[in-house]
Amino acid sequence: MSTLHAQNLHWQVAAAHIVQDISLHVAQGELVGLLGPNGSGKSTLLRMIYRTLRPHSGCVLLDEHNVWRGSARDNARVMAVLAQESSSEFDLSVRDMVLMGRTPHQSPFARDSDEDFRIVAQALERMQAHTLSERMFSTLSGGEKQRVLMARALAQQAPFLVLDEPTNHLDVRHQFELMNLIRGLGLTTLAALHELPLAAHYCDRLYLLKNGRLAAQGTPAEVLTADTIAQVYGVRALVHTNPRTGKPLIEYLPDELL
Ligand SMILES: Nc1ncnc2c1ncn2[C@@H]1O[C@H](COP(=O)(O)OP(=O)(O)OP(=O)(O)O)[C@@H](O)[C@H]1O
Repeated sequence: MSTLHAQNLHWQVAAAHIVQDISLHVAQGELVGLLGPNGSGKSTLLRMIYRTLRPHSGCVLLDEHNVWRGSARDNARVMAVLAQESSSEFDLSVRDMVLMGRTPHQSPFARDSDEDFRIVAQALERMQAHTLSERMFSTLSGGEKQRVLMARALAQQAPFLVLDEPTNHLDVRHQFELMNLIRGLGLTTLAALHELPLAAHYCDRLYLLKNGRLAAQGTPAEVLTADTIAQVYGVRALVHTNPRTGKPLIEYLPDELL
């Protein structure tokens, strides 16, 4: 089981309320998208959920356990994270970078086992990054780095995934491949996304932030309406229904910015 309940999360800096009283849940096996314009609070909210930024109020429950009460190590066994901040400061080979995903499963000072190496190789293969194993992480392109960081999250073998802009830096084909892979994993997943068409096609439900508050929540068809896109993003769009999937198809009208 893996179900997330974030309740009344709030974070502020000085007088600025960056995340205001947000509650959300992700049911077992659901892929839930977190949307919102730049600076709307997506990363701040995710960092409270993945135990990097302590909420000023509210709580985060994963299967009824408060993630802020247990140890970071216990948490890493149940929650894998692809964070937005680049880890380019790590001067590690790609293999060692992905091996870091195994740390929560190893006893202190234990050496990497054959099983760890097998899991790492499999994760790299899944992300089509196995040919990069010997390279230094810092020398990779943006998209290659992103795929390696995703491989590290997969190697962690946690039932709950938190992904902050997983398709960042990826070309359109790799975006679809990654989203297909995430869907296929069947894990409980919360992902911040910028591409509304990807969110419309892949997510079960969406939460849309504006200025640190929830502007809309529901299925893609409920959230991604032309009115809501106009109000939250200031962009005019036509929203059609994909005749094959029944999901929203978004056509932007960039000459009619609001
Ligand atoms: N430590 C901090 N001090 C001051 N302001 C902060 C701090 N952390 C976040 N902010 C501000 O809070 C707002 C929300 O930031 P956040 O990174 O959560 O947005 P986001 O929705 O993830 O944006 P993006 O789509 O650009 O990644 C921004 O205006 C940011 O500058």
